[in-house]
Amino acid sequence: MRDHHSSEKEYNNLNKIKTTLRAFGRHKKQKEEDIAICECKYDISQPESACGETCLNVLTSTECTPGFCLCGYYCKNQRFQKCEYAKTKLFKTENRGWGLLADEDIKKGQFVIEYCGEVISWKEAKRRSQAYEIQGVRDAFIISLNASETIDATRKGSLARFINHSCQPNCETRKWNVLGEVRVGIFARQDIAIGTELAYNYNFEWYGGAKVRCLCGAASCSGFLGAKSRGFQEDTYLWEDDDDRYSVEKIPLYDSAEDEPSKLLNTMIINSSSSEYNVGGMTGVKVDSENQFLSTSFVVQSLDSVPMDVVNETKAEVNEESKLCSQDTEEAFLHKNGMISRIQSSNVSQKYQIGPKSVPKKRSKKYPNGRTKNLAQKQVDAKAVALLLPTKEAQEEVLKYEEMKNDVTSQLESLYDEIRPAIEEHERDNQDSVATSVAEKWIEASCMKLKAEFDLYFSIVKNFANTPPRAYGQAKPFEVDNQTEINYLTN
Ligand SMILES: C[S@@+](CC[C@H](N)C(=O)[O-])C[C@H]1O[C@@H](n2cnc3c(N)ncnc32)[C@H](O)[C@@H]1O
Repeated sequence: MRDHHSSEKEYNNLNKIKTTLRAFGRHKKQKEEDIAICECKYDISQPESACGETCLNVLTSTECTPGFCLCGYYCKNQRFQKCEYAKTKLFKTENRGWGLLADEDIKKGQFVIEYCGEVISWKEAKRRSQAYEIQGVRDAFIISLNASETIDATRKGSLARFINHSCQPNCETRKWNVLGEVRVGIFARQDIAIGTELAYNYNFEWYGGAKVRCLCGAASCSGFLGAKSRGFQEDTYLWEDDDDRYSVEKIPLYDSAEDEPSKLLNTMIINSSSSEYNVGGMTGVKVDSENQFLSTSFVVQSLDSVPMDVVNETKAEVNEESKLCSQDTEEAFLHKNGMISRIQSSNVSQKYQIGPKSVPKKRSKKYPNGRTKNLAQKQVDAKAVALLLPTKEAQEEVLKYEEMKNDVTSQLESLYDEIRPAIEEHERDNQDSVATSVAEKWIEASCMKLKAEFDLYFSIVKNFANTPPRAYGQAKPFEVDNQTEINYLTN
């Protein structure tokens, strides 16, 4: 098991702070016109009148600004500013290092503690988490603040950084607007009795670096810490030692709440030795039990866990499908999952198979005859198709549209990388919605991609429709006898 002395030392060296620091750039000075003023008035005979549950600011998760709230001293809506934390105590867990427990009974909804640390950009978070890895700091304490910023509590933080993860937590993070800035607090999801360990779900929050096996023990345990977080998806390095939490077995990589690990385990996988279908040098393609060709996300699964008859059967099915699969599908797999090659290159993962994960259920449609129609898009290999066309012009036209389609597809992918923080922010916090400008950009790029696909398929269909059946495949590429050439390119 892991040695926790480093944590102890870290705690003693920890620069304990009582607020969130902006590491780069100053705290914003709130403009007077931006200050939200509630309508509460303190009535001495009714203590609840001072900014309680019905306070307009409380309802919008905004703290009152001192000097502007009519309740003055009695205002109860300045919990972050006044550090009104619940009593908590640091303790050593059996197998998860330090933890924090309730040192008094805590009520459902109660503010427990602020997650304090240095506010840094995502880019800086990535840089730091790599630096921490090099320095051997395993438990980076970086969580998401918003689309562009994170909070790093590794060197400077509050006790909140010692709260462990649970897939069935008694606390949760909530964002509050405090004097014009977003701050993160840990709040009780339920009544918590004194002596109970506090835990929240790291899923969308954590930018911890290494993949850590979860030991929360919940029935619904997702297997790894922060499995749905940005950090988990961007970084795939694995600690290699004898600590259970850092070993690599059946690491599910998924990016949506729909794709629960339990569903992934129902999928099948082909043998890595298949030479007929090799995605960009990666071995194996996963198909689901309905023989559908799959989307572009991946799971890593131990071959040991797959019965051999399933492996062989699936392999045959994939061979058929592979004929329809074009190189751009492979590229898409690689592009979206560059991380996979990093896992694969690590010697600990040599025995794992890598393939796209199952299509979410909503992509399949059941027909009255009980058959399932695969709504996942199949990729046409335009280059192979072009070779079947008898004229150079027809071939060139198809290839031109193919190129245009590839261009807009990669534009859409880069746009996705750009706006992903905003999308994740939306997923993470139901109160937010993705900005209209982000949605518009996305819709425009998606429409361009659909149009490019339509143009390509239209060009293929048109050229085939205009080709007499016996001419298919007769001509070699770009070797058409001009004398006998039929003009297939009618518009
Ligand atoms: C934010 S820290 C929490 C405090 C930590 N336990 C410590 O001793 O410093 C996150 C780290 O705690 C450990 N941890 C937290 N929750 C865990 C869980 N459910 N299962 C296994 N390890 C956990 C992991 O090592 C993780 O990197």
